[in-house]
Amino acid sequence: MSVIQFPKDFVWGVATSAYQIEGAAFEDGRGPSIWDTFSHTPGNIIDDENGDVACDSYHRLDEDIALLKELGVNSYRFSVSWPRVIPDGTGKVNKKGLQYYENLVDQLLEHGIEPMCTLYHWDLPQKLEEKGGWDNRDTIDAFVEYANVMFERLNGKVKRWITLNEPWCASFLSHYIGEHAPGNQDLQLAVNVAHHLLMAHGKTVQAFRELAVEGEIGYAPNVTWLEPYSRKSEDMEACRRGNGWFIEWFMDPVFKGEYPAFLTNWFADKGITIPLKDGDLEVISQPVDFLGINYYNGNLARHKANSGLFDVENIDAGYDKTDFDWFIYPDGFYSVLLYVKKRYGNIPVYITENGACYDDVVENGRVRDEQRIAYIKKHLIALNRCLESGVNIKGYHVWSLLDNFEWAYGYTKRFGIVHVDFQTLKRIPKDSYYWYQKLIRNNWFTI
Ligand SMILES: CCOCCOc1ccc(-c2cn(C[C@@H]3NC[C@@H](O)[C@H]3O)nn2)cc1
Repeated sequence: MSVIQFPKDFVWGVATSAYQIEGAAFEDGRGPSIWDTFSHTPGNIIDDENGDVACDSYHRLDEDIALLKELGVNSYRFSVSWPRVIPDGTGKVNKKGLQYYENLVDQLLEHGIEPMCTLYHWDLPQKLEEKGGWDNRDTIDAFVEYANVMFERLNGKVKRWITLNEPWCASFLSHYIGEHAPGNQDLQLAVNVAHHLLMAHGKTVQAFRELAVEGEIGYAPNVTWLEPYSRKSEDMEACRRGNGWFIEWFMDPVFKGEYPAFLTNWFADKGITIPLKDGDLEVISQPVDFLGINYYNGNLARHKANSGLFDVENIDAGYDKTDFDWFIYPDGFYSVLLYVKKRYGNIPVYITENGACYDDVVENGRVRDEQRIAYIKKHLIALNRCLESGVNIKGYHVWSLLDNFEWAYGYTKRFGIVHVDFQTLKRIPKDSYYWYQKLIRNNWFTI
């Protein structure tokens, strides 16, 4: 038997996001977001569902705070719905919306739970989308205006801020692949959006420093890890491009002040350019206090001409899969964290999302989600290997506290450690909740 132990000040948390759990989509002055529009457009969501009600967390704050308290986490990562705070995206502030988030933060602090506040978890106000959305450079300043409203209201209460969640999803998955809102399929548009998101990140960090907001600020890219099928240069270069789409594309501008040439050249060959203006990279590369990392899966991959955007194809390595049809690849978690440390230095890292989707069943009031426990254990073992290799990981957040609206998959994909019955909205902590509770209490687990 081995004991997997964690540093005494290691941060244990769970994560959610506004559109996925709040509901109350048309209440108390909230304006529409691109996800309200996208989810109400037939054909976009696999079960034709939407976030109108979701987990109804907007009305169940006490209940969900009690779940967090019972769980024993010392960090709760949530996101703010921009259109709940500024319904039109800019201008008039919705007092009830702002008050909801201050109540949430106050209750967390009362229970000794550190709020980790994500400012952008994809719910762009629809009014801004109608003016060009993230393709319009004006949206950058609209985001900074919104961020300043949140900084001023919650300064001193929220000490960990995240500008953007998964900019890859908010740009390429949303504007090139088209699976997420607003559902475009235009590579140049996606590159423009990615650049403007990074600009919004940089300008918001500048605003954070100018306002002398207490605490730390970072952002949370999602990463994957493609392991080359062979040591052939074509396979290794194909994997580097595939990994770079998530890693270097969103981290080189922030930590190196430049886009990765091996990818800008690849895009240039396809006639794709970056809408770069003088001074942009200086803005984007504002020093951050931490890096959030969202990791779920990896693959074995190799070069394949004319395959996808980067001539790379995934191979079925025979690994087990979650019910999201993703390979379970904890070695990829280790590899990507070591790679990030090697390329960008040992910046403080929070794992801001890691978790598994399984089609859970409630039997006699209990959810025996052993596979989710096994997934989390495997990834915490990999995380522990990273700590032993000197990677500066400060904490870990399970995605997610609650089963919730999983974007294009609606309510068909369950990532929660708490089961939600979407008819009754009843919450049932799963076995993984109790396993995580014990880990947090002990700060170790055995294998
Ligand atoms: C290369 C082409 O690939 C096509 C599909 O590409 C992806 C990639 C990534 C995802 C994805 C989904 N999640 C979970 C969410 N993270 C944030 C939170 O809101 C969770 O709901 N993380 N990543 C989906 C699809």
